[in-house]
Amino acid sequence: MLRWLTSGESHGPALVGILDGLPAGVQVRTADVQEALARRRLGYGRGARMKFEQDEVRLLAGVRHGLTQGGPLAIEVANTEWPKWVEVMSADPVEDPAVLTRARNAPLTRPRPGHADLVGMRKYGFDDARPVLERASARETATRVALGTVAARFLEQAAGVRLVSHVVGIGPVQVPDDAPVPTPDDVAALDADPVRCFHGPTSAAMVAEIDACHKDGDTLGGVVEVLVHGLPSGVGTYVQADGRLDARLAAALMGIQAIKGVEVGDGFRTATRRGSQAHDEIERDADGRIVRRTNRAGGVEGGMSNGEVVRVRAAMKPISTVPRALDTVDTSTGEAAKAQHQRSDVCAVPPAAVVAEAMVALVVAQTLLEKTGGDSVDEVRRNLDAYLASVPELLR
Ligand SMILES: Cc1cc2nc3c(=O)[nH]c(=O)nc-3n(C[C@H](O)[C@H](O)[C@H](O)COP(=O)(O)O)c2cc1C
Ligand SMILES: C=C(O[C@@H]1CC(C(=O)O)=C[C@@H](OP(=O)(O)O)[C@H]1O)C(=O)O
Repeated sequence: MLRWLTSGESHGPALVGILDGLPAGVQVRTADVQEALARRRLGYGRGARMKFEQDEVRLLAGVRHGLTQGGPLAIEVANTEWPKWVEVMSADPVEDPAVLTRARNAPLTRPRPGHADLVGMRKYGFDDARPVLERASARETATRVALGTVAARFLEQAAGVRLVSHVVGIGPVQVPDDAPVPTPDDVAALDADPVRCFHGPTSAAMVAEIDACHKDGDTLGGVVEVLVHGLPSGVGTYVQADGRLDARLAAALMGIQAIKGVEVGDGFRTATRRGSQAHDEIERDADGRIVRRTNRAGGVEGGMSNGEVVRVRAAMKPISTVPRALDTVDTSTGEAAKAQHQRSDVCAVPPAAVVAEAMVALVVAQTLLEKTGGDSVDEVRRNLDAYLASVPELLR
């Protein structure tokens, strides 16, 4: 089974991701991971850290001479800023008391609404929100993107599956329903757009909205979409809830910091339609292949891929560290206070699209491998070809 774990704090020396269960023979290089992490650092509205963070990548284990070896992969993403945090984040006790009184080390006792701060302090017994925010921070998503890059390489090499992600909403500004939809060939154009939006006029309006929000000392959320091209029919299952492709995609997307809603295909809009307008009618195309007239389902029926483009959306809440600080209580005095403020993003929807794409790649790779099995890329491909060849002519 393909599984993954991450470790690391936002201001620790490094983050580490582990990906276990990946077949041997996936071609991957350090530069592939660096490129994906550079894409995650993009986006109008990001804070100061993204201007200098280098995301220094090391493939620590599981890859040799550019090929995965079948063992667990370990990827390190080092935090460029570590030298400034050596004492605050020291693993060993800090013995010089002078160090502990410096500003950076002062306990954080004004928990920020919308963050894990308050509940994390209660739950883990801290009188300081520092350890909570260090791990709850979305800095951790750098590791997920690193792991997702390897999963995406596997999908492309073993099955010709390719992904793309883009931004379809920032605050109230939405891409119109009839706007062109990007394909995996449009990644360069998306990278070049300040907000990873494929529709020029909407992109300009999004940038203006971020500027207005920044000026007001406020923050924004939005909606991202991930598309998966080339996924064969029959990945996932209806036989148990936890094997459903849609359930896994939803869980993986909801597991991203600040994601508060997930939609598969037309999702919530489907609930407003009559059945005759909600489903994707089946017909034969000119080549005699079974196709759908529409793709409202987003490529998943009965918890399985149906051969159409898989399409999922995730809604991100506005950044919780609001510059015009929100009301809170100082937990060291019990008095009303304004929430802690530190440097922060105004809008992180563009990087959230890249993170969502990585999570979708991991889930699709995991679910595909359950269908095909295989210890090497070649074996996965052979098994997939054999399955596809076994589908009766009248069902193709
Ligand atoms: C890519 C990305 C970047 C983020 N950057 C920030 C940030 O700079 N400041 C902030 O307050 N929250 C940021 N967040 C969101 C917080 O980490 C998140 O709101 C917080 O963990 C609580 O959300 P939750 O209740 O969903 O866990 C970011 C989220 C993502 C996905
Ligand atoms: C570091 C990243 O995002 C961080 C996510 C984040 C949060 O609270 O989630 C808060 C900020 O951290 P810092 O206080 O160190 O500037 C962001 O910069 C990143 O995406 O790599």
